[in-house]
Amino acid sequence: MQFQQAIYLKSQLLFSSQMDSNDAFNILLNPNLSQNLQKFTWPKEENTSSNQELNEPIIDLEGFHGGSAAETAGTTDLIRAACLGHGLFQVINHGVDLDLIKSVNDHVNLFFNLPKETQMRVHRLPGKIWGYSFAHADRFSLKLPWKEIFSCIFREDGHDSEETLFFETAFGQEFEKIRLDFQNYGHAMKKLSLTIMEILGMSLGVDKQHYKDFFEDGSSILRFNFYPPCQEPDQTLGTGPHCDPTALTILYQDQVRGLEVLDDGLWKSVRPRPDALVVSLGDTFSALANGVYKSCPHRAVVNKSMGRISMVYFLLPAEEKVIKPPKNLVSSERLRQYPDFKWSDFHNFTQNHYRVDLATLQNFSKWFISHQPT
Ligand SMILES: C=C1C[C@]23C[C@H]1CC[C@H]2[C@]1(C)CCC[C@@](C)(C(=O)O)[C@H]1[C@@H]3C(=O)O
Ligand SMILES: O=C(O)CCC(=O)C(=O)O
Ligand SMILES: [Fe+2]
Repeated sequence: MQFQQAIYLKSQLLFSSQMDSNDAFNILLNPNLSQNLQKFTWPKEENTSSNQELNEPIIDLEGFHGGSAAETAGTTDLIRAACLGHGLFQVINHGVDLDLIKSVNDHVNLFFNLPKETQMRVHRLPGKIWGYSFAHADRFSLKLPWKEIFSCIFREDGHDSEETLFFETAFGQEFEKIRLDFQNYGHAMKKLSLTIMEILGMSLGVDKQHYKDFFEDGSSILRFNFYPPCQEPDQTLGTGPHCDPTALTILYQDQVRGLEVLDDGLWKSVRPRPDALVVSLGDTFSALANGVYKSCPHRAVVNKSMGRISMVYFLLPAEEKVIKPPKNLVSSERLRQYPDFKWSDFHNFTQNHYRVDLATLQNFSKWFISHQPT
């Protein structure tokens, strides 16, 4: 079956099945569209688009690896300019095998078209990062995102038993090839993220190794988003406005537009490029850069006719690492902007006390400082 056709059939299913329980996953299956949409409705000021395209730099990493000092300086200057602004750029010749990306994208298409019972074998459990979930309907009651999500986490800091077990038992023999491709993709992304950490360090005038070393034992989240077509795309959002709480995000979007960035007060679309990966800064990196670079404010819109897939890699620090900027980014002119904290403090805040939005790091900092023992 053609992918678009499968998506179309699935979206029909979302609106036609009977709802017979309060199961969070049935919310999207509710045939009563107006009642259904109330839960998915976002305020106008949060979902208006500008119809403009973002003018982000496209960075050729071949120049960085093999290039001269002048070429390297050109790359870091372009990245610095983007990171002082909206915090997003695209990379080409990034070293991640394009066939592997395609293969993972195919698996993801297949996964989101599996029968519900199969998907539910890997259902995300409360409080966990990994697994399959639907519109976050088990966590929030309003402003639900119009999406299905499947996430996996890879740890390299020794806290791995539960996740590894999930990954191995959930996929079993049946999906062995998928498991291996996801794993290889996660490794390739981690490698790329460490290269980007080197460039970010250089662009901030910090030792080239500084951030790379910091994240060497860091963990990775692979998150696959599927946005079904929506009958009322202007009322809802696929992913609401937010800055990623994590450090660095590397996103592959299929050829359907949807990712938008807040730039000069306008939501601008990021043009999909088949050969490129989209890189954006998250709150944890902003804290590590003492706020010199801000995290990228973004969201995803949906549309009436096309399903959309995005494959998102998030880099995060190892659980016990203290997040603080290097000395040369702190001075009497630029005092510390955020307290020392650990990823687990920040992550728990987003999951237990708060909903990720455009001011999460500021709100977390205030909350964290006021909850420290005196
Ligand atoms: C640690 C995480 C929390 C979220 C998933 C990862 C990294 C980004 C976060 C998220 C994607 C930002 C947008 C809102 C969110 C609720 C979502 O739409 O999925 C966020 C994730 C989450 O809290 O589960
Ligand atoms: O789907 C997209 O383009 C954006 C997804 C996103 O922002 C996220 O998963 O954090
Ligand atoms: Fe995001």
